[in-house]
Amino acid sequence: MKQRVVIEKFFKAMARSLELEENCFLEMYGETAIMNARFNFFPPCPRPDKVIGIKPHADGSAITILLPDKDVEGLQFLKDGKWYKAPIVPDTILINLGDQMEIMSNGIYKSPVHRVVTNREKERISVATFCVPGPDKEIQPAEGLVSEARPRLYKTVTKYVELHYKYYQQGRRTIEAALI
Ligand SMILES: O=C(O)CCC(=O)C(=O)O
Ligand SMILES: [Fe+2]
Repeated sequence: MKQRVVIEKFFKAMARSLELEENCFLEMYGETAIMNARFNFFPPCPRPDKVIGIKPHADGSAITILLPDKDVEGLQFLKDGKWYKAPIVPDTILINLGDQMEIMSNGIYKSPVHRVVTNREKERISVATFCVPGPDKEIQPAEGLVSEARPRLYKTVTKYVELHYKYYQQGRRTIEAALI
């Protein structure tokens, strides 16, 4: 299935799940959206206790389509201070939500912190496609998700990924810069 079709189906389903007009996220994400693909290669590492594959981070995308290694685990997600392994499920892609979806959903959908650990014996390969709104697009909480009971949590952001690289280098969470 084409990645663009996956994105469309996801965004529409997520909007419907929040009782929003189904094109609401897609329209904000825009026609000029970009897909950045990154191939990750993790060689075997004799000291997994000392060396991390990818340090803890949340993705700066709206969503990330991940093709994990078909044999070697390594991806872990942080929840309530504990790391949980993402299991290997044959012939599947893993969809991860990024910060820009957290912003559009006014914090209802979370962009999880994750990392990749190294493996002593085996190499690991993954392909991550980061789906990013076009640089002309303003990303903000959907109007239908802001109310007196649930105030707006995030500012309007543009070119979020540029900011994300800077924060990533510093080991900081970019979403904090978007908080009101
Ligand atoms: O290799 C993986 O499974 C995840 C990679 C990742 O988190 C990333 O490239 O941002
Ligand atoms: Fe990631």
